[in-house]
Amino acid sequence: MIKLHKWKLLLIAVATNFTILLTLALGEIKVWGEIDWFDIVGEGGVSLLAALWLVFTLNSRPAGNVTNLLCLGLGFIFVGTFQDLLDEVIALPEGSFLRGGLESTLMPIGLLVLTFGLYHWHKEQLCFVEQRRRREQDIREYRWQDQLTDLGDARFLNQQLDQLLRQCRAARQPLALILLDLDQFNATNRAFGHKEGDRLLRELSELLILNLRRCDLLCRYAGDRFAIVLPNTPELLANELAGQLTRAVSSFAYKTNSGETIYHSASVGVAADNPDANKTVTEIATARLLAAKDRKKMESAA
Ligand SMILES: Nc1nc2c(ncn2[C@@H]2O[C@H](COP(=O)(O)OP(=O)(O)OP(=O)(O)O)[C@@H](O)[C@H]2O)c(=O)[nH]1
Repeated sequence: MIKLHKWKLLLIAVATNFTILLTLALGEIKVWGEIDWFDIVGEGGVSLLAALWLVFTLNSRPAGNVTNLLCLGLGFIFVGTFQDLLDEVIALPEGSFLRGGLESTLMPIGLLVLTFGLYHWHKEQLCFVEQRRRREQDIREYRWQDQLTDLGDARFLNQQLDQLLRQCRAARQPLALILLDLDQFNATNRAFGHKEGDRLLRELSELLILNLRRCDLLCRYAGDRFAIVLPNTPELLANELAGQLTRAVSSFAYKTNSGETIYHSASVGVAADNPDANKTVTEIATARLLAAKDRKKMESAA
């Protein structure tokens, strides 16, 4: 990682060398007895820590604006504290700018740039957290996908239904749910095999999508049962849409691999959300679907 930042390191090395040469040119090396070793340890330690922070930062970060700011801030701090350290071994003439002046200029600039860099680093972290949250949500939703039809499964339906119910209620809009179940699908499975049944379910899911509006949500609720959530839709319109769907299903001519054509009818249960009812929209739609199935069975038995 540090290779990515060789130009920044080179710049800091040049600035450090320049400071050494300038200090040597303007001052004189102190004799052994003039050196305050206590100051050397203190100021050398600060300079060493600034250099370590710089290396750790560059070693763990990609190139970019935030890295540049952090590196610039730490670079100023390092050169400032290093010059202060040089002060301890090279005696500078009275009134020279290098005598404390460089350090007291570079330190605040370095801290300011570093603070700015840390602020942007914090913003960058928030952005990463948000991206991770979205990715995890996508994965979760992917796990709630029906592998046969690629539609959302029952868990996805329940989660989306909760969310849409909240939104529609807050906006005082109606919401309706259609449950659509194939009739005698078991017989198709038995007559033509599970693979044909699978392909029929896949093709039917595509047919249903083609007959829905962009705002509607189609999920595979269970085996041969589909659920359609219709936001901002009153019950009357939902009944009309359910009629269109059942007509589309019953006129769909499915061709088996052996060349036969199969037709299927479907039963539906439609319900509109009613916050005052003691049953959920799913429970009401299920009860109506089962009633429709019973009616059909009685009619065919008669
Ligand atoms: N091919 C296939 N069949 C499935 C799948 N999931 C469920 N089934 C079958 O769907 C059938 C559903 O049976 P039932 O609930 O009795 O439905 P039905 O035969 O349509 O009967 P009614 O709904 O009462 O008309 C069962 O035979 C299940 O084995 C699947 O992923 N693929």
